[in-house]
Amino acid sequence: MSVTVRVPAKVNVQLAVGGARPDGFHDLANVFLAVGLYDEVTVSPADTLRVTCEGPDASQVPLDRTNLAARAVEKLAARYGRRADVHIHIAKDIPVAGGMAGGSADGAGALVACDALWGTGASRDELLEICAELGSDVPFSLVGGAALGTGRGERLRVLEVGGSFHWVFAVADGGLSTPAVYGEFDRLNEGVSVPEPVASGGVLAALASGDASALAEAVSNDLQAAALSLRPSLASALAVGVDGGALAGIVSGSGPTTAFLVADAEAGGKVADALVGAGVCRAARVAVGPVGGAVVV
Ligand SMILES: C[C@](O)(CO)[C@H](O)COP(=O)(O)OP(=O)(O)OC[C@H]1O[C@@H](n2ccc(N)nc2=O)[C@H](O)[C@@H]1O
Ligand SMILES: Nc1ncnc2c1ncn2[C@@H]1O[C@H](COP(=O)(O)OP(=O)(O)OP(=O)(O)O)[C@@H](O)[C@H]1O
Repeated sequence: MSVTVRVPAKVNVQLAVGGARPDGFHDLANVFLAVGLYDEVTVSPADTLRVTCEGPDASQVPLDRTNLAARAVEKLAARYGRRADVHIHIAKDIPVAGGMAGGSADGAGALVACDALWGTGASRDELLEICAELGSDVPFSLVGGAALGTGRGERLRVLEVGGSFHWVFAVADGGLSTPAVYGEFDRLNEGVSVPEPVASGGVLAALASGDASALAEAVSNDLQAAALSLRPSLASALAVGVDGGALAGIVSGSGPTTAFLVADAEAGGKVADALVGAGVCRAARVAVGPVGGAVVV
Protein backbone atom coordinates (compact mmCIF):
# COMPACT_ATOMS: atom_id res chain seq x y z
CA MET A 1 0.00 0.00 0.00
CA SER A 2 1.27 3.49 -0.77
CA VAL A 3 0.00 7.08 -0.72
CA THR A 4 1.04 9.80 -3.20
CA VAL A 5 0.63 13.51 -2.54
CA ARG A 6 1.09 16.26 -5.12
CA VAL A 7 2.44 19.60 -3.86
CA PRO A 8 2.94 22.87 -5.77
CA ALA A 9 5.81 25.37 -5.98
CA LYS A 10 5.31 28.99 -4.95
CA VAL A 11 6.23 32.45 -6.12
CA ASN A 12 6.22 35.47 -3.82
CA VAL A 13 4.28 38.29 -5.44
CA GLN A 14 5.30 40.51 -2.55
CA LEU A 15 8.13 39.85 -0.13
CA ALA A 16 8.51 42.70 2.36
CA VAL A 17 11.35 42.02 4.81
CA GLY A 18 11.85 43.71 8.19
CA GLY A 19 15.05 43.97 10.22
CA ALA A 20 16.76 40.88 11.70
CA ARG A 21 15.04 39.61 14.88
CA PRO A 22 16.96 38.44 17.94
CA ASP A 23 16.35 34.81 16.82
CA GLY A 24 18.00 35.50 13.45
CA PHE A 25 14.76 35.37 11.47
CA HIS A 26 13.12 38.36 9.78
CA ASP A 27 9.52 39.46 10.13
CA LEU A 28 7.81 39.40 6.75
CA ALA A 29 4.78 40.48 4.83
CA ASN A 30 4.95 37.57 2.42
CA VAL A 31 2.30 37.25 -0.27
CA PHE A 32 2.52 33.70 -1.57
CA LEU A 33 0.98 32.36 -4.78
CA ALA A 34 1.02 28.60 -5.46
CA VAL A 35 1.86 27.81 -9.09
CA GLY A 36 1.40 24.67 -11.17
CA LEU A 37 4.87 23.12 -10.95
CA TYR A 38 4.68 20.07 -8.72
CA ASP A 39 6.65 17.55 -6.72
CA GLU A 40 4.98 14.21 -5.99
CA VAL A 41 5.79 12.52 -2.70
CA THR A 42 4.95 8.82 -2.31
CA VAL A 43 5.20 6.99 1.02
CA SER A 44 4.96 3.25 1.57
CA PRO A 45 5.67 1.00 4.58
CA ALA A 46 9.33 -0.14 4.85
CA ASP A 47 11.76 -1.75 7.33
CA THR A 48 13.39 1.59 8.04
CA LEU A 49 13.11 5.25 7.03
CA ARG A 50 14.66 5.86 3.64
CA VAL A 51 14.42 8.54 0.93
CA THR A 52 14.81 8.24 -2.83
CA CYS A 53 14.44 10.95 -5.45
CA GLU A 54 14.03 11.11 -9.22
CA GLY A 55 14.05 14.09 -11.59
CA PRO A 56 16.51 16.40 -13.36
CA ASP A 57 17.81 17.94 -10.08
CA ALA A 58 17.69 14.69 -8.06
CA SER A 59 21.47 14.61 -7.49
CA GLN A 60 21.22 17.87 -5.48
CA VAL A 61 18.63 16.52 -3.07
CA PRO A 62 19.90 15.12 0.26
CA LEU A 63 18.68 11.55 0.89
CA ASP A 64 19.53 11.46 4.60
CA ARG A 65 17.58 12.62 7.66
CA THR A 66 18.18 16.28 6.71
CA ASN A 67 15.69 15.92 3.86
CA LEU A 68 12.63 17.96 4.85
CA ALA A 69 10.35 15.08 3.88
CA ALA A 70 12.20 12.73 6.27
CA ARG A 71 12.09 15.35 9.04
CA ALA A 72 8.34 15.77 8.53
CA VAL A 73 7.72 12.03 8.81
CA GLU A 74 9.86 11.78 11.97
CA LYS A 75 7.96 14.63 13.60
CA LEU A 76 4.56 13.09 12.83
CA ALA A 77 5.74 9.65 14.02
CA ALA A 78 7.09 11.11 17.29
CA ARG A 79 3.79 12.87 17.95
CA TYR A 80 1.79 9.68 17.47
CA GLY A 81 4.27 7.40 19.28
CA ARG A 82 5.08 5.24 16.27
CA ARG A 83 8.16 4.33 14.22
CA ALA A 84 8.92 6.40 11.12
CA ASP A 85 9.51 3.28 9.03
CA VAL A 86 8.53 4.39 5.54
CA HIS A 87 10.07 4.63 2.13
CA ILE A 88 9.65 8.23 0.87
CA HIS A 89 9.99 8.64 -2.87
CA ILE A 90 10.14 12.16 -4.29
CA ALA A 91 9.39 12.76 -7.99
CA LYS A 92 10.97 16.21 -8.15
CA ASP A 93 9.96 18.74 -10.76
CA ILE A 94 10.41 21.91 -8.64
CA PRO A 95 13.88 23.44 -9.15
CA VAL A 96 16.17 22.74 -6.15
CA ALA A 97 17.42 25.73 -4.09
CA GLY A 98 15.61 27.97 -6.57
CA GLY A 99 13.49 30.11 -4.24
CA MET A 100 10.35 28.15 -5.16
CA ALA A 101 9.98 26.24 -1.87
CA GLY A 102 10.74 22.80 -3.32
CA GLY A 103 12.05 21.34 -0.07
CA SER A 104 9.11 22.85 1.79
CA ALA A 105 6.72 21.23 -0.70
CA ASP A 106 8.26 17.83 0.01
CA GLY A 107 7.98 18.39 3.78
CA ALA A 108 4.29 19.26 3.53
CA GLY A 109 3.69 16.43 1.04
CA ALA A 110 5.32 13.76 3.21
CA LEU A 111 3.32 14.94 6.22
CA VAL A 112 -0.03 14.71 4.41
CA ALA A 113 0.97 11.37 2.84
CA CYS A 114 1.95 9.74 6.16
CA ASP A 115 -1.09 11.15 7.90
CA ALA A 116 -3.17 9.29 5.29
CA LEU A 117 -1.00 6.13 5.27
CA TRP A 118 -1.08 5.78 9.05
CA GLY A 119 -4.65 7.05 9.50
CA THR A 120 -3.48 9.36 12.28
CA GLY A 121 -6.40 11.72 11.66
CA ALA A 122 -4.34 14.73 12.71
CA SER A 123 -6.29 17.98 12.50
CA ARG A 124 -5.41 20.62 9.92
CA ASP A 125 -4.14 22.89 12.71
CA GLU A 126 -1.91 20.13 14.06
CA LEU A 127 -0.43 19.53 10.60
CA LEU A 128 0.12 23.28 10.17
CA GLU A 129 1.88 23.39 13.54
CA ILE A 130 4.29 20.66 12.44
CA CYS A 131 4.79 22.48 9.12
CA ALA A 132 5.77 25.68 10.95
CA GLU A 133 8.35 23.73 12.98
CA LEU A 134 9.86 22.43 9.73
CA GLY A 135 10.32 25.82 8.04
CA SER A 136 8.79 29.22 7.37
CA ASP A 137 7.48 28.31 3.88
CA VAL A 138 6.14 24.84 4.76
CA PRO A 139 2.65 25.87 6.05
CA PHE A 140 1.98 27.61 2.74
CA SER A 141 3.00 24.50 0.77
CA LEU A 142 0.27 22.62 2.64
CA VAL A 143 -2.41 25.27 2.08
CA GLY A 144 -1.61 26.49 -1.48
CA GLY A 145 -3.80 29.02 -3.30
CA ALA A 146 -2.76 32.51 -2.27
CA ALA A 147 -2.00 33.69 1.26
CA LEU A 148 -0.42 36.47 3.25
CA GLY A 149 2.30 35.11 5.53
CA THR A 150 3.32 37.18 8.55
CA GLY A 151 5.70 36.49 11.44
CA ARG A 152 8.54 34.66 9.71
CA GLY A 153 6.03 33.73 6.99
CA GLU A 154 4.38 30.85 8.85
CA ARG A 155 1.23 32.66 10.05
CA LEU A 156 -1.14 32.54 7.11
CA ARG A 157 -4.20 34.47 6.06
CA VAL A 158 -5.87 32.97 2.99
CA LEU A 159 -6.40 35.49 0.16
CA GLU A 160 -9.18 35.45 -2.41
CA VAL A 161 -7.97 35.59 -6.01
CA GLY A 162 -10.21 36.78 -8.86
CA GLY A 163 -8.51 35.03 -11.77
CA SER A 164 -5.51 33.07 -13.03
CA PHE A 165 -2.03 34.51 -13.55
CA HIS A 166 0.41 33.19 -16.15
CA TRP A 167 4.10 32.94 -15.25
CA VAL A 168 7.40 32.00 -16.84
CA PHE A 169 10.21 30.85 -14.55
CA ALA A 170 13.83 31.10 -15.66
CA VAL A 171 15.70 28.36 -13.81
CA ALA A 172 19.29 29.41 -13.10
CA ASP A 173 22.37 27.22 -13.00
CA GLY A 174 23.13 26.36 -9.37
CA GLY A 175 21.14 27.41 -6.32
CA LEU A 176 21.35 30.21 -3.77
CA SER A 177 21.28 29.50 -0.05
CA THR A 178 18.30 31.15 1.67
CA PRO A 179 20.27 32.06 4.87
CA ALA A 180 23.03 33.56 2.67
CA VAL A 181 20.52 35.78 0.85
CA TYR A 182 18.95 36.98 4.14
CA GLY A 183 22.52 37.57 5.42
CA GLU A 184 23.29 39.68 2.35
CA PHE A 185 20.04 41.61 2.94
CA ASP A 186 21.32 42.42 6.47
CA ARG A 187 24.74 43.43 5.12
CA LEU A 188 23.21 45.75 2.49
CA ASN A 189 20.98 47.33 5.15
CA GLU A 190 23.68 47.80 7.81
CA GLY A 191 23.13 51.11 9.61
CA VAL A 192 19.73 51.55 7.95
CA SER A 193 16.50 51.52 9.96
CA VAL A 194 14.46 48.87 8.10
CA PRO A 195 10.70 49.64 8.26
CA GLU A 196 8.11 47.15 9.53
CA PRO A 197 6.99 44.95 6.63
CA VAL A 198 3.41 45.63 5.51
CA ALA A 199 1.27 43.96 2.87
CA SER A 200 0.81 46.14 -0.20
CA GLY A 201 -2.75 47.27 -0.88
CA GLY A 202 -1.91 47.25 -4.59
CA VAL A 203 -0.85 43.60 -4.55
CA LEU A 204 -3.91 42.47 -2.59
CA ALA A 205 -6.29 44.43 -4.84
CA ALA A 206 -4.65 43.09 -8.02
CA LEU A 207 -4.93 39.51 -6.75
CA ALA A 208 -8.55 40.02 -5.74
CA SER A 209 -9.48 41.40 -9.16
CA GLY A 210 -7.36 38.93 -11.14
CA ASP A 211 -5.79 41.87 -13.03
CA ALA A 212 -2.34 40.85 -14.33
CA SER A 213 -1.34 44.38 -15.45
CA ALA A 214 -2.17 45.77 -12.01
CA LEU A 215 -0.26 42.94 -10.32
CA ALA A 216 2.73 43.64 -12.59
CA GLU A 217 2.76 47.26 -11.34
CA ALA A 218 2.63 46.14 -7.71
CA VAL A 219 4.94 43.09 -7.37
CA SER A 220 8.03 43.58 -5.21
CA ASN A 221 10.72 41.56 -3.50
CA ASP A 222 12.93 43.09 -0.80
CA LEU A 223 15.39 40.18 -1.20
CA GLN A 224 15.94 40.98 -4.88
CA ALA A 225 18.85 43.40 -4.31
CA ALA A 226 20.55 40.81 -2.07
CA ALA A 227 20.07 37.99 -4.60
CA LEU A 228 21.41 40.24 -7.40
CA SER A 229 24.37 41.23 -5.25
CA LEU A 230 25.27 37.54 -4.76
CA ARG A 231 24.42 36.62 -8.37
CA PRO A 232 24.80 39.71 -10.65
CA SER A 233 24.06 37.64 -13.77
CA LEU A 234 20.37 37.52 -12.75
CA ALA A 235 20.06 41.12 -14.01
CA SER A 236 20.47 39.88 -17.61
CA ALA A 237 17.72 37.29 -17.18
CA LEU A 238 15.38 39.99 -15.80
CA ALA A 239 16.17 42.29 -18.72
CA VAL A 240 15.70 39.59 -21.38
CA GLY A 241 12.33 38.51 -19.94
CA VAL A 242 10.97 42.05 -19.76
CA ASP A 243 12.31 42.95 -23.24
CA GLY A 244 10.72 39.70 -24.47
CA GLY A 245 7.26 40.94 -23.48
CA ALA A 246 6.77 40.08 -19.79
CA LEU A 247 4.55 42.47 -17.82
CA ALA A 248 7.03 42.26 -14.91
CA GLY A 249 10.12 40.33 -13.87
CA ILE A 250 11.21 39.64 -10.30
CA VAL A 251 13.54 37.32 -8.43
CA SER A 252 11.45 34.48 -6.96
CA GLY A 253 11.83 34.55 -3.16
CA SER A 254 15.51 34.16 -2.30
CA GLY A 255 16.35 33.27 -5.93
CA PRO A 256 18.10 32.48 -8.17
CA THR A 257 14.97 31.57 -10.18
CA THR A 258 13.56 34.67 -11.87
CA ALA A 259 9.78 34.89 -12.32
CA PHE A 260 8.00 36.69 -15.17
CA LEU A 261 4.35 37.63 -15.06
CA VAL A 262 2.85 37.49 -18.57
CA ALA A 263 -0.54 38.41 -20.06
CA ASP A 264 -1.46 34.92 -21.31
CA ALA A 265 -0.11 31.54 -22.41
CA GLU A 266 0.94 32.87 -25.82
CA ALA A 267 3.02 35.69 -24.30
CA GLY A 268 4.48 33.10 -21.92
CA GLY A 269 5.69 30.99 -24.83
CA LYS A 270 7.42 34.01 -26.38
CA VAL A 271 9.11 35.03 -23.13
CA ALA A 272 10.27 31.45 -22.53
CA ASP A 273 11.75 31.31 -26.05
CA ALA A 274 13.51 34.66 -25.53
CA LEU A 275 15.04 33.50 -22.22
CA VAL A 276 16.25 30.19 -23.64
CA GLY A 277 17.41 31.81 -26.90
CA ALA A 278 19.50 34.39 -25.05
CA GLY A 279 21.14 31.66 -22.97
CA VAL A 280 20.37 33.44 -19.68
CA CYS A 281 18.89 30.39 -17.95
CA ARG A 282 19.25 26.62 -17.69
CA ALA A 283 15.58 26.11 -18.54
CA ALA A 284 12.36 28.12 -18.81
CA ARG A 285 9.15 26.73 -17.29
CA VAL A 286 5.62 28.04 -17.73
CA ALA A 287 2.98 27.72 -15.01
CA VAL A 288 -0.33 29.21 -13.91
CA GLY A 289 -1.39 30.18 -10.40
CA PRO A 290 -3.13 30.02 -8.04
CA VAL A 291 -3.43 26.23 -7.69
CA GLY A 292 -4.41 24.16 -4.66
CA GLY A 293 -2.01 22.97 -1.95
CA ALA A 294 -0.88 19.47 -0.93
CA VAL A 295 -3.41 16.85 -2.03
CA VAL A 296 -3.56 13.06 -2.09
CA VAL A 297 -3.74 11.83 -5.71
C1 LIG B 1 12.64 33.42 1.04
C2 LIG B 1 11.39 32.64 1.35
O1 LIG B 1 11.34 31.47 0.55
C3 LIG B 1 10.17 33.50 0.97
O2 LIG B 1 8.97 32.76 0.98
C4 LIG B 1 11.29 32.26 2.83
O3 LIG B 1 11.33 33.39 3.65
C5 LIG B 1 12.33 31.23 3.25
O4 LIG B 1 11.64 30.24 3.92
P1 LIG B 1 12.31 28.82 4.28
O5 LIG B 1 13.18 28.37 3.15
O6 LIG B 1 11.20 27.93 4.75
O7 LIG B 1 13.26 29.23 5.45
P2 LIG B 1 13.54 28.54 6.89
O8 LIG B 1 13.93 27.12 6.65
O9 LIG B 1 12.43 28.83 7.83
O10 LIG B 1 14.81 29.38 7.33
C6 LIG B 1 16.05 29.25 6.70
C7 LIG B 1 16.88 30.48 7.04
O11 LIG B 1 16.39 31.62 6.29
C8 LIG B 1 16.43 32.79 7.08
N1 LIG B 1 15.07 33.32 7.27
C9 LIG B 1 13.98 32.59 6.86
C10 LIG B 1 12.71 33.11 7.01
C11 LIG B 1 12.56 34.39 7.62
N2 LIG B 1 11.36 34.94 7.80
N3 LIG B 1 13.66 35.08 8.00
C12 LIG B 1 14.90 34.57 7.83
O12 LIG B 1 15.88 35.23 8.17
C13 LIG B 1 17.10 32.39 8.39
O13 LIG B 1 18.48 32.62 8.22
C14 LIG B 1 16.82 30.90 8.48
O14 LIG B 1 17.78 30.22 9.27
N1 LIG C 1 13.18 17.50 -0.15
C1 LIG C 1 14.12 18.38 -0.47
N2 LIG C 1 14.21 18.85 -1.72
C2 LIG C 1 15.17 19.76 -2.04
N3 LIG C 1 16.09 20.23 -1.18
C3 LIG C 1 16.04 19.80 0.07
C4 LIG C 1 15.05 18.88 0.49
N4 LIG C 1 15.23 18.64 1.79
C5 LIG C 1 16.27 19.38 2.16
N5 LIG C 1 16.78 20.09 1.15
C6 LIG C 1 17.92 21.04 1.25
O1 LIG C 1 17.38 22.36 1.20
C7 LIG C 1 18.13 23.20 0.33
C8 LIG C 1 17.18 24.22 -0.29
O2 LIG C 1 16.36 23.54 -1.19
P1 LIG C 1 14.94 24.08 -1.67
O3 LIG C 1 14.71 23.48 -3.01
O4 LIG C 1 13.91 23.87 -0.63
O5 LIG C 1 15.23 25.63 -1.78
P2 LIG C 1 14.33 26.84 -2.09
O6 LIG C 1 13.32 26.46 -3.13
O7 LIG C 1 15.24 27.98 -2.38
O8 LIG C 1 13.56 27.11 -0.74
P3 LIG C 1 12.73 28.40 -0.28
O9 LIG C 1 12.08 28.99 -1.50
O10 LIG C 1 11.72 27.80 0.68
O11 LIG C 1 13.71 29.30 0.40
C9 LIG C 1 18.78 22.26 -0.68
O12 LIG C 1 19.99 22.76 -1.15
C10 LIG C 1 18.94 20.95 0.11
O13 LIG C 1 20.21 20.88 0.70
